[in-house]
Amino acid sequence: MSSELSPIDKAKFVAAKQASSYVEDGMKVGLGSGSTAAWLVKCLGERVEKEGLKIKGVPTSSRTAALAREVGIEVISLDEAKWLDLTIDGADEYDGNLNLIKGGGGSLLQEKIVATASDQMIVIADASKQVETLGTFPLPIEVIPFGWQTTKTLVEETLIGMDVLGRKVTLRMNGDAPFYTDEGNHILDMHLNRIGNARQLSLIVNQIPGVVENGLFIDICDVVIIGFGDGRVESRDINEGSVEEDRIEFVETENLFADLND
Ligand SMILES: O=C(CO)[C@H](O)[C@H](O)COP(=O)(O)O
Repeated sequence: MSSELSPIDKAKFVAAKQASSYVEDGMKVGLGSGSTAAWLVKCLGERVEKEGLKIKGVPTSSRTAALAREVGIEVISLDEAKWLDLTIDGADEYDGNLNLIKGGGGSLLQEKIVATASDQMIVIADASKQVETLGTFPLPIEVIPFGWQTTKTLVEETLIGMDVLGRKVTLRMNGDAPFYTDEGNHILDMHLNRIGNARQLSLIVNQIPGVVENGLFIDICDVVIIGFGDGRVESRDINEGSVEEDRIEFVETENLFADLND
């Protein structure tokens, strides 16, 4: 395989490649966002081109939509699809119960809606995303711009008394300006370090006026496929309680790697 790829990129690729084999002809597939999900979209594009795979993809961000179209995947809206067979997405953290923190790329709202509207959600990740307890990665929450500073204060007050270690809340920036999501909202990042009760935190935060959604995905993910830099993949299925191991051959897909390095 291409020697320019870092072990972490190889790990992301093999996870994505393995997940792409879950996709069958005729499926409606939710396409996640972020660098790992981008590999997935490329892998699916390769199957569309080489095998004539026929799928309809529902992207979770404008970036993923552009990439999906570029690689030849038919893109439809969630309203057109109504319900999906499968969503495959990356994550910022996953724990032993396959609960997640997502939203590092700012697409958590569409990602959560799409994943929830799917029969199955598969997360693809490298092993660095695995944690014992969620919260090392700052938890993103999407808030509407109107009165966001008041919303931030309410969020900070809500954190008092919650089972968390840190309470710092910051507005996500894009250079000197606030970051805007595809929905025209802002992101507040909650630096909590450890989330003792993720289910409770998710419910409480979502009740604060101004909060649209948070990046905790509780009981949504069914399978996590973990990639390793040496080509190994490990699939953990929450429903079957099973762990399966496999290995992806790099050699056949060197052209794809070249594309992905662009
Ligand atoms: O939730 C996300 C975007 O909102 C991404 O899936 C998450 O940030 C992981 O990204 P990457 O695969 O680049 O590490």
